[in-house]
Amino acid sequence: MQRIRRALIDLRRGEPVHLADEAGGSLILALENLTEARLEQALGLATGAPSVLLTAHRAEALGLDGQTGEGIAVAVPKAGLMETARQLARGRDARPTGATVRPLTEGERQALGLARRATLLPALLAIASDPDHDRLAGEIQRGEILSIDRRDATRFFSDSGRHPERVSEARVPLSGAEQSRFVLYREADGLLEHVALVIGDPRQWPKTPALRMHSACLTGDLFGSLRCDCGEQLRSAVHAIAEEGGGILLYLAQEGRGIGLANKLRAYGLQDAGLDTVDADQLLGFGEDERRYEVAAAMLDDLGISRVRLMTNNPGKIAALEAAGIDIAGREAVHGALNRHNARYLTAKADRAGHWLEEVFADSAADGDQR
Ligand SMILES: Nc1nc2c(ncn2[C@@H]2O[C@H](COP(=O)(O)OP(=O)(O)OP(=O)(O)O)[C@@H](O)[C@H]2O)c(=O)[nH]1
Ligand SMILES: [Zn+2]
Repeated sequence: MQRIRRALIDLRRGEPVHLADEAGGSLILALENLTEARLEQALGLATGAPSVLLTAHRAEALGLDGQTGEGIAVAVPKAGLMETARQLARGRDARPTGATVRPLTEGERQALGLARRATLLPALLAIASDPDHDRLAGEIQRGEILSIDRRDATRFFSDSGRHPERVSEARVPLSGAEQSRFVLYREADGLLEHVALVIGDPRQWPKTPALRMHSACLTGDLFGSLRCDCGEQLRSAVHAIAEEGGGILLYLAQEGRGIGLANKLRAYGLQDAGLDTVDADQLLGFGEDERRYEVAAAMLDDLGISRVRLMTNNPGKIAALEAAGIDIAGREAVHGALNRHNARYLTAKADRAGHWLEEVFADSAADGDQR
């Protein structure tokens, strides 16, 4: 676990990590922050063939489907490596013509999983290594470069590391919901923290309390971004819950539908260039929604809540929370207003992800706005 945590940080810092797997082993580097100097250093340590690892989502977006499984490894020549790798990782129309494309090994699949947990762009450079000949072995022995085993990663991805533990709590009166408590949870692997906002006195709650499960959106929640409806949903949910005598809001650390703020901003750039929110995420290498809700269900369990009325327009949240063992007694809409900056985003949520947003568009039409 400790080694994997360090691997996440090394990758985030742009440093190489050695991955030992069935194919022998390779030196792995994140492509989003790769520099020429770092690349040269890596090529001096591991001397085998380089390849770029991409997720199936990105492979499909580049038109490489059919052979992808959970992702692909594209063999890249050493000449012009930096530019080719960058194109494969970030380019809009990167076409590895003539390049050998093969499915990922299990270890490479885990490596891409680590990049996602580190909320990096899920695109890695892998340089095959021969531990008996390369300089790499010495660096690993000296502790300069971390070596991880595929099995370490498998253990890390098992759910036990994500179990949330209650850390601290306090009374925090909110405007419109004066009787509120913040309860902070930390996942067992120490990486993420989530908040349960307990509104009102649980002894006086409605029999089946309302739950808003809200994913972090720094731009919307804190700054009132007009690109999405998050800020309004957050505040209106707190008010509505307080009005009816109390309930729960879970504030979950899954910014950008789980892809992280850096990637969300990259996705915004692609949306400004014409893609919708789903296609933008896919081009970056992500699925249409990367969030999971087992941790939220475990927080509810800790709070003694097993049955709720869920405040959402997202059918996926209902299904996921039910699958995680929470009884959903009903669904309540929670809307933000349509504006010219979020119309395309909300339209894509409705049309592509099946969110129930008819009322938002109807209200806006009644007000005479343009969709
Ligand atoms: N990847 C990506 N994430 C976005 C974009 N716009 C907003 N988000 C994120 O989407 C999430 C929205 O969270 P929620 O409001 O809880 O969820 P929802 O799926 O909209 O469902 P409900 O609001 O419950 O109906 C937040 O994590 C935002 O940061 C975008 O264009 N791309
Ligand atoms: Zn938002």
